[in-house]
Amino acid sequence: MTGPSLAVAAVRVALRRALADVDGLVLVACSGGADSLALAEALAFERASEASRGSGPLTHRDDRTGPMRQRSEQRAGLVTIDHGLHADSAAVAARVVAQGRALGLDPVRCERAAVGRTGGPEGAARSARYAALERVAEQEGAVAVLLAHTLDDQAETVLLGLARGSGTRSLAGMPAVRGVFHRPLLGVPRDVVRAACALEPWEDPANADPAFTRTRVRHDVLPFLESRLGPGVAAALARTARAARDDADALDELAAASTPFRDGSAAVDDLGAARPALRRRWLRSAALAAGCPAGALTAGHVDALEALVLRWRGQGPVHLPGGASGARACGRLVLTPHR
Ligand SMILES: Nc1ncnc2c1ncn2[C@@H]1O[C@H](COP(=O)(O)OP(=O)(O)OP(=O)(O)O)[C@@H](O)[C@H]1O
Repeated sequence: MTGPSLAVAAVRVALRRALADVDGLVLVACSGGADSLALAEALAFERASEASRGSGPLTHRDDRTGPMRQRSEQRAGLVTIDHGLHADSAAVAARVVAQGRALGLDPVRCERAAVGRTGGPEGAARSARYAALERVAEQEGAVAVLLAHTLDDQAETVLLGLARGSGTRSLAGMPAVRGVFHRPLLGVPRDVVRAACALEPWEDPANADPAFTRTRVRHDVLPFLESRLGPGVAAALARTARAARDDADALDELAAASTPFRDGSAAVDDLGAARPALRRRWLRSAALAAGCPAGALTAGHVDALEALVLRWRGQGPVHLPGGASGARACGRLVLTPHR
């Protein structure tokens, strides 16, 4: 068990490392839960202590490289998204706003997200949340938005990817940085992050609702694995994610450089002779290029396209999400966008 002060130190160190090369306004995305509140507290502390070390263009000692670096403008703010899905969601958001202000963060923004229907309730809320966070970052001129995913969240994501069975990319978990989003706590266990939270967190009832697959992984599957395989399973899964990400990145690059698709079609012979790891990536990319929404394109769709190449028996076209289709004609596989 980690004591509060060790936990606070662990969160601050992880954040400092992640922000070492980030200059400008950083926003923490805060739901009011213990993880993102702990991150908000650490961000407020780090920025305040940087400010007290210098003024104007702040000077900052980079612990990794030693020499003093000049940093232009170090501001820290908070954004909370009100999904409007529960009766108390506005009150929860208002409380987070008050907590952000009390921490001295500025700006503090509450943004409404319009949750659609695509991708199920969890997926729709997530897409709306990320879009709203990007919007606020752009409006505020923020260079980074911090998400408080922990090592355990990463482990859960890997297990969910494993259960979905859709290849290396789905085992790669969440990236530490993608676009404006940064996840500085991916290497810190959830119990450590929670122990670092001094403010009163909001407990999202959804986090305990067994209707959600992630909740069952969190409360049943991971504890069971740890009880049978020993502690350290979550850390091992997070390591697996890093290794899988490196492999998936390398294969994606190779596939992009060698695709036989030109203007939406490729010779069946070229596709059939290729290694499956490349062929399936080519097929997926070609489907995306034909306008399939990435979130809706499954391994099953890629299987069906692959069958047109490897198990040809005169079958009809494969209908893809977004109205695109794939068909075999004159020795070529042709991907046609929605008309
Ligand atoms: N309503 C929201 N407003 C702003 N940021 C959010 C919101 N919901 C989630 N986030 C961000 O996305 C991260 C992951 O969210 P998720 O719901 O998966 O995590 P969680 O385990 O419930 O985290 P937390 O304890 O911080 O709520 C959060 O840590 C937070 O940074």
